[in-house]
Amino acid sequence: MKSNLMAGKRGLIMGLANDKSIAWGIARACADAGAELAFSYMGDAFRKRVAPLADQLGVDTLIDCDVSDPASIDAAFGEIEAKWGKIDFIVHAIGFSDKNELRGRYVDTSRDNFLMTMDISCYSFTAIMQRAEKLMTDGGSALTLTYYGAEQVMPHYNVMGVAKAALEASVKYMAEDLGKQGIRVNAISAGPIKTLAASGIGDFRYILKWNEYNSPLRRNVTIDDVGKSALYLLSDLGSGVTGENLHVDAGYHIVGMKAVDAPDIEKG
Ligand SMILES: NC(=O)c1ccc[n+]([C@@H]2O[C@H](COP(=O)([O-])OP(=O)(O)OC[C@H]3O[C@@H](n4cnc5c(N)ncnc54)[C@H](O)[C@@H]3O)[C@@H](O)[C@H]2O)c1
Repeated sequence: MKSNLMAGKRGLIMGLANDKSIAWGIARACADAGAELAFSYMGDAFRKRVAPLADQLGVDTLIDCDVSDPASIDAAFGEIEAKWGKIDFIVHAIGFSDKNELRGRYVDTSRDNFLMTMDISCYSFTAIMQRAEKLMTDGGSALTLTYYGAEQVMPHYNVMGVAKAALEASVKYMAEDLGKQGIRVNAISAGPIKTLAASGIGDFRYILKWNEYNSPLRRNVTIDDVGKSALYLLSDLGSGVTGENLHVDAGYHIVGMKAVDAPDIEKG
């Protein structure tokens, strides 16, 4: 869907791992709407996968950024400042936890993994906005990705659910802090999508089937569904919206119990 909705806008998309990434769906939607993009990725191993994707969209700014390292975030925003001077939007599509703790009981979460999960999956968005705010001199729009496991208990989501709940709260606090500067801060709560990060979650195939059978639209969402809603929040179409958590989940979050017509699902 080509448009000029984002013409003249420049944005950094953080969290691109491969062509399955939610960040890729968002990048394509923004590029189709005329935005100029920069990508950040983590580590050399990902550069090989991200570089051809950048080529596809004519993106020439690729930045290695590990959000658990403040110096790396500083360097990334230093590069953006040197190249563009200012920025109009940011996408934070980053999350991480030890997959051994994305099964079993939440109550057994280790202190080390709790802190790491919180740091990478929640605090990093705040750390990024500390830097981004200085470059959003004409206002801006920031977006992060969350999941319904922040609001309700989901199988195996465990410490990620706790981190996403904190992330959703941080969206509201930053929306208030930055609103006076015309900077909007929102989240998309995406339904389950088969990505690299999702592969760490136990019984993910079961979760996908459950959502497909029981969501009002009777299907799972795609990275393009998320991309289109992201475009609304990142562009001027979302000009009056901040502090919002937009569910892009085929309606699953309104459902109270298993659909009568939903088949039983074999585990595994
Ligand atoms: N896939 C789903 O079902 C789903 C549903 C709702 C929300 N989300 C969220 O969407 C976001 C994107 O995940 P995805 O599903 O596209 O998977 P993905 O694996 O494609 O993306 C996750 C990204 O996080 C990056 N990352 C991890 N640790 C990092 C660090 N220290 N520094 C910088 N980057 C780091 C990875 O390199 C990767 O690019 C995550 O926040 C995830 O929790 C995913």
